[in-house]
Amino acid sequence: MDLTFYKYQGTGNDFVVLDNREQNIQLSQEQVAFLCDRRKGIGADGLMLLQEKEGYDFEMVYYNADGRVGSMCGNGGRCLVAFAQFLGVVEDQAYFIASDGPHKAFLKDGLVHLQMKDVDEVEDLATATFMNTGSPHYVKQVEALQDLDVFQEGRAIRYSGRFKAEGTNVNFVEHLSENKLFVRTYERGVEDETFSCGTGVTACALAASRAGYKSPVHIQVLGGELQVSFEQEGQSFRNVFLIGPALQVFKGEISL
Ligand SMILES: N[C@@H](CCC[C@H](N)C(=O)O)C(=O)O
Repeated sequence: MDLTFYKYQGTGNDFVVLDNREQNIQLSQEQVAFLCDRRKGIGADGLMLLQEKEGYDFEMVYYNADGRVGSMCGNGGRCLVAFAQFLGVVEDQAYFIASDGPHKAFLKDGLVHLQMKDVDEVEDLATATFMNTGSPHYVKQVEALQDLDVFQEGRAIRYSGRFKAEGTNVNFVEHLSENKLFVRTYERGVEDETFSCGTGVTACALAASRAGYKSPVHIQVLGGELQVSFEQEGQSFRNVFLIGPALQVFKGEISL
């Protein structure tokens, strides 16, 4: 089978994107892993299908680079909104369904603003915070983040007792001045550090708000800059938006 694909990236979190509005694409776990393989395939942190869904502009189906169905991907969601605009499925606003429920989004000044799910539960662990922003995120505050071995340290936490079975994404965050964070993330399903993780920086921004950070929080990641805006109601976070660029890199064909 010959497959037409698009490659997108959002602050360096990169994705193979497929138009499945005709429902003619069905991929096995091995095929997704092959397409995401950086040496033998196209290379990406994840793969997404854009599909039709009644009541929504489109449906987002997300796979991690290991070929397994992933939970919500914030950067992926932003890229899929840009892809939907490229296809003419939406103009500058979108309403779509993903694995964690419905999402609103809009495009403005070259940035995609993606509404994330409300967060009602933030768990304090001994030396970290844990929450689900569409995907599970462990957030640990550190210093000298540039020098940290994110792969080794992140992997150790991801495979530790409580998280071993289901896995978790692991974020290391350094609090910088002026409402700014520096975040590096070990991603479950990629099983490596990625250049950016949208649900991860969202978790870091919400965790930082408890230390006095105000909306919008600015976040530096290895692949660029993101913002997270939110409203806090007691222990809950509403109207959470992940804001940043989402770009088409190239289009191609590959045989499966
Ligand atoms: N890169 C993503 C997160 C993708 C989901 C994750 N790896 C998982 O299934 O745990 C993002 O931008 O949010």
